Amino acid sequence: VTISSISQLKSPLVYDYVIVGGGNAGLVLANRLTEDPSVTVLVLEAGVSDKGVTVVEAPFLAQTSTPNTPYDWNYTVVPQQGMKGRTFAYPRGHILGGCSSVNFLFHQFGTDEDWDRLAQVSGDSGWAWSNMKQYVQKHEKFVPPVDGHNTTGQFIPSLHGFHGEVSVTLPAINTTLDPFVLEITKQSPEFPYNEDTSGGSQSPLGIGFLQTSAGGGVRSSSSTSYLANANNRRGLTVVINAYVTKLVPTGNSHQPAFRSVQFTSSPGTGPTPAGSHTLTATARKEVILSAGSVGTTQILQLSGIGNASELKALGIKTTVQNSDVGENLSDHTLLPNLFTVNSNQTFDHILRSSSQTQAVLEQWIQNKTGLFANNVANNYGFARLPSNSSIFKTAKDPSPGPKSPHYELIIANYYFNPGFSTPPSGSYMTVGTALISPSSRGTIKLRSNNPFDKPLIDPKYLTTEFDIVAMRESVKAVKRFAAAPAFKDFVIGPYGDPFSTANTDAQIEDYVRGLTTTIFHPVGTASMSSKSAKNGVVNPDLTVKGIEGLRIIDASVFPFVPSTHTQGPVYLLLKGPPTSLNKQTGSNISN
Ligand SMILES: Cc1cc2nc3c(=O)[nH]c(=O)nc-3n(C[C@H](O)[C@H](O)[C@H](O)COP(=O)(O)OP(=O)(O)OC[C@H]3O[C@@H](n4cnc5c(N)ncnc54)[C@H](O)[C@@H]3O)c2cc1C
Repeated sequence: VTISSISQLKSPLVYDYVIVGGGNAGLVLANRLTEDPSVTVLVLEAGVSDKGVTVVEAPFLAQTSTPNTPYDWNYTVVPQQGMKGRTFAYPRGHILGGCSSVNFLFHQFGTDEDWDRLAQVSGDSGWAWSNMKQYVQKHEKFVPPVDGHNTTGQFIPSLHGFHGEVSVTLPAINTTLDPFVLEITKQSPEFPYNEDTSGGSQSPLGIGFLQTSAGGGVRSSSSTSYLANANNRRGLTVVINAYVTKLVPTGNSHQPAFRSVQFTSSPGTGPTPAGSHTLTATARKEVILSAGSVGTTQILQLSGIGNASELKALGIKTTVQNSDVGENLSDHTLLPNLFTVNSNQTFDHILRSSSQTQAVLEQWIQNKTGLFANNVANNYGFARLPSNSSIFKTAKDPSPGPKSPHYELIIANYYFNPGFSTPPSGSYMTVGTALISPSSRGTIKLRSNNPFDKPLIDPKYLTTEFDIVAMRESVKAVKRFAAAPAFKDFVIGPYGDPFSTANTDAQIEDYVRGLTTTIFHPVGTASMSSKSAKNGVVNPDLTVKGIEGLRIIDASVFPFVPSTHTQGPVYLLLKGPPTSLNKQTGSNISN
């Protein structure tokens, strides 16, 4: 059952498993573990309920669910040296379902090369695509688009699951843009049509139809699927508004263990101020950290698991020295390249009119169709730099292989610029570009020993030559895309300075550094490495190195950011090989 306050918990707070974070990964795990009715699980989630929240449920409105809302942790990045010293919002879901409740619903799995690299780095063949692909069938429930149109040629059914938990679907609304984009895929060898961009053995390179984690016009998150399907199990207790402040050591100096968790009411939610009344829950078997790349890193460090000298400087006693905690932060970047277009059919006209916006909202409320039942883009795709690019003379290719992309193009039928509202006039097309194979690496560090202080998030975006060159070349590709003959009567030209005047490499780099932000995919701060490796934070079975009773299952364990949007890989992570967890519970977590 899900309860809304820690005051409703009944002592003794002892469970087989305590899961920290009821987010994307945490709720899948809660479901899998409680398949065995004899297993008890407590999930502690700091965020709010996702029930009845329109901006969470209506796919198109995802863009208004963050930043700076109650559903967001409302982090910002520290000034970014590779981005002219700018700082900007760094959204993370503060809600049941975590980021799967507030994300933009793009749903893919990454390439087989991503998973095979993970198998190689971790020394565990269980992470190879040949093993992982079976979990697509168990996770995914591909459903028809809400308009019921014939989807032949818009995806490859054999690559998908139809009986899993999370609904996935195709766009249901025809935009003015779609025919032009499809025409370009026929005309231009640089932008070929790809029938299915979800990854695995099929390379995602090319342009295709976006697959979205929604069904029947409503978002499908780990909460509306995995949790909803397990919520009546007697062994499962999920508490929202429950803020974990640290893990409590339960071992000894020879063998550190962390089977207890200290928590309190989330700020502003309890009868007493957060932190003044703390509770401790204990796991008979394991504590599992699923608090996401930011939360998990912060909790490890608050618990004295991290870089000893940095922890000492903040007055935190080190229990387990590991300098890799909080390092290796890797993320994708987003640059919304905007064009003015010759059309009165872009979504801008709806979005800037309150009566039209009200009408599409009403349509969504009444029958879950129309603009708000759909995602922000219908078509998108991936591309690589040419193999003879001069950058490869000085930089190693950071992608996992030749089938995997360096950058992404996201094509939207309106002014899609997260954080900015529609201009008062004009019609727009956006061809956003995202860096998919970054080589820059950043850090997440504590600001202080106060668990309620936001951590210092420093992704160090665009601090390598490869990253700035790849972004620069992606902008040139977008300009070529928009100049394709198919767009002759449609695209007027690039919108706004400095995009419209950026022509030389130096000008384009300046534009990139001035306007790029995040596409919200942080990973790597608790990286997986082989059992015998000197570096890394978790073993291939996701147990924490040198510690008993503690495992990490969330995006933070990926040593490289997958070549796609990250929710799909996070979902598969749970289906993956925590085989020792499997043995301990008798549950079929890996099946
Ligand atoms: C705005 C946005 C858009 C995105 N768009 C896409 C997209 O379109 N497609 C895609 O594939 N991916 C997208 N992503 C990324 C993707 O959703 C995430 O990579 C993925 O969901 C992360 O899963 P996770 O389980 O690691 O963490 P999360 O889902 O973030 O779960 C962590 C949970 O732990 C909780 N928590 C944290 N700290 C504590 C604490 N101290 N105590 C208790 N609970 C705590 C959090 O509230 C949260 O619920 C997007 C993300 C964002 C923020």
